[in-house]
Amino acid sequence: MTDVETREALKNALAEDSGVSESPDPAVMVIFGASGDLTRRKLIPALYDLVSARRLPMEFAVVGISRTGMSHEEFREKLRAALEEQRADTFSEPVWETFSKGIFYMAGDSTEPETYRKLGDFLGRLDRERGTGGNRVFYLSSSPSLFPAIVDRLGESGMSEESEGSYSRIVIEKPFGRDLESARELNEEIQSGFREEQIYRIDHYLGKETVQNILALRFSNGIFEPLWNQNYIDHVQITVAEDIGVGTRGSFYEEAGALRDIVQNHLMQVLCLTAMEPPVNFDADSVRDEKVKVLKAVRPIPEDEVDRLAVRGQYASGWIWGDRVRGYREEEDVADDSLTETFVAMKLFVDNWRWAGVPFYVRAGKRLPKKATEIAIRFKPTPHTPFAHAGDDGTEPNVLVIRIQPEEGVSLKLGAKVPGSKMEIGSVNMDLLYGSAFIEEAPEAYGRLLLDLMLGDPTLFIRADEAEGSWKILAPVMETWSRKRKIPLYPAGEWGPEEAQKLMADDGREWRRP
Ligand SMILES: NC(=O)C1=CN([C@@H]2O[C@H](COP(=O)(O)OP(=O)(O)OC[C@H]3O[C@@H](n4cnc5c(N)ncnc54)[C@H](OP(=O)(O)O)[C@@H]3O)[C@@H](O)[C@H]2O)C=CC1
Ligand SMILES: O=C1O[C@H](COP(=O)(O)O)[C@@H](O)[C@H](O)[C@H]1O
Repeated sequence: MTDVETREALKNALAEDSGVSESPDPAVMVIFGASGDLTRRKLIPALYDLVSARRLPMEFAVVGISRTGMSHEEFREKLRAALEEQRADTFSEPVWETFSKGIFYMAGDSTEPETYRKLGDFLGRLDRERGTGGNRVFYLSSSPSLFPAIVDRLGESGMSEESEGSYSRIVIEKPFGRDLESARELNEEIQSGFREEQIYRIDHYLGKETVQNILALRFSNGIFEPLWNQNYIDHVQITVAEDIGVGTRGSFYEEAGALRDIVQNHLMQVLCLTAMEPPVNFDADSVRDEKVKVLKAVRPIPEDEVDRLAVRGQYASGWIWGDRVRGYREEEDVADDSLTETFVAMKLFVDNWRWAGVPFYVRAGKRLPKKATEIAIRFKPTPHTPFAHAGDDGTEPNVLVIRIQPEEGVSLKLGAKVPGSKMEIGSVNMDLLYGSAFIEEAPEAYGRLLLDLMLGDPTLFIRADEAEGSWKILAPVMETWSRKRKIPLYPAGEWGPEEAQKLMADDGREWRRP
C-alpha cells in the first residue's frame, strides 16, 4: 500500500469505529491567542474530546501562536494541566498522548510579517512530515482589536489562498466588531482576503444541542407550526441569565457590556431560530437566509423610544446561593464609576405576517439568581372557560418552555383537573428532559462547531449580513445609552433592576421565574 492508501484505510477504519460516516480530511489548526483563556478552557478541551471520540484524523495538528516564549513541550504541559483539572474524572493518558503529539507552539507577534514567514515554513514542514495535506484553519482567538492585522498578514503572505484539493478557512471569534460600522469594516477587511465560503464567524450558542433543537422541535413536529403565530401566541420571553459575575474578564467586559457580549450574538440568534420561517433545507444558505429575514423584520427602535422599550442595569453587591458577592464596580479591572451594563431587557417586535403584534421580551444578565437560558412561548388564553361557575377556576394560559440550559428539555404547562369533587383546574407541567430521553452524549458546543468547520459546513456559523443585521437593531439603543450618565443598579441575586419588571408590568404581564 502507498502512504496515501494506508492513510485512507486508517481514516475509514476510524470512521467506522466511531460510528460516523464522515471524518474531516487531515488539517492543521493555527490558533492565534494560544496562551489565552479561550484556547485553554474551550478550544483544546473540545479538540481533545474529538480526538477521544476518534472524530479527527491521525494527521490533525494544532499550531498555537502568541507572544509568550514557550517551547512545544512547555505549551503542551500548560494545556495538559488545564485539561486534567477540567476533566478530572475522564482524563485519559493515551488520548492525550495521541493528541499532544500533534500540538506545536510558535512564539510570535501576530501583527508582524516575520511571524507569518516563519509560520508558512512551519506549516510546509507539517504538510510534508505529518501529512496535514495543505489544509489550514486559522482560528482568531486573540483580542478583537488584532483581527484586522491578522487578516491582512494572512492575505499578504498568501495563506488565504486555496490550492487545488486543499482549503484555507478563517474563524472569527465574537464579538464581531463593536457596532454596525466596525462590523461592516471588519467584514470588508476579511472579505478582501477570503471568500465568504472561507469565513466562519463563530457563536458557540449555535453549537449547543438544545439551541439546534429549537429547529428540531418546530420543524419536525406537525403540531407546533400551526400554532406558532400571532393567532395563538400572546408573547414570547427569551432569557439568558447567569449567576456568575465578570470574574477575571473585567477589562474585556468594561469594553463590551451585556448588550455586546450576549444580546448582539447569542440572544439574537435564539430569537432568529424561534421566529424564523421553515427553511427549505437544512443547508447553510437556506437557514441563514431565513434568519436574516427575521433580523430585517425586527421593528427599529427610534432613539426617543429607547427608554420605553429597553432597560439596562448593573449589579451591586448582594447574595448568590447564600454567598455574599461584590458589586460590578468592585470587580477587578472595573472602574469605580463604571456605567457598563451587566443586565439588559428589551421589548422587540418582529413585523411580519406571522408575528404582527406579538411582543418578544428578551433579557440577559450576570449575577442573576441562577443560570438559565430559556425560551417561553406564552399562548393566548382560551376564548371561553366553561368551568367558571364557581368563581376563579384556576385556568391559566399554556406556556411552552424550551430550556436551553441547564436541565435541557422542553416543558408544556397545561391545565388539568385537580382531584376532588369540584371542577377545579390546576396547572401541571408535561416535561421532556433530554438527559433521560436519549442515551447519546450531547457533544460540547465548541466540539460540534470545530468539526463542522473542518467538514466545511457553515450552517451553524454567522454570515456577514446576520452580524450586521443584529448590530443594526441595537444601534439606537447603544447610541442612547452612551449618552447616559447614570445606570440603574440591582442587587446581585435579583432579576435585574425594577425597571425590568416595569417593562412587563406596563403591558399587564410579568417575567417567568425560570
Ligand atoms: N474567554 C472566553 O470565555 C471567551 C472568549 N471569546 C473571544 O475569544 C477571543 C480570545 O479571548 P480570551 O482567550 O479570553 O482572551 P485572552 O486575553 O485570555 O487571550 C488573548 C491572547 O492573545 C495573545 N496576544 C495578545 N496580543 C498579541 C499579539 N500582538 N501577538 C500575538 N498574540 C497576542 C495573548 O498572548 P500573549 O500575551 O502571550 O501574546 C493571548 O494568548 C476574544 O475575541 C474573546 O472575545 C469569546 C467567547 C468566550
Ligand atoms: O460568550 C459568552 O458566553 C458566556 C456564556 O456562555 P454559556 O455557554 O456558559 O451560556 C458568558 O459567560 C460570557 O460572558 C460571554 O462572553
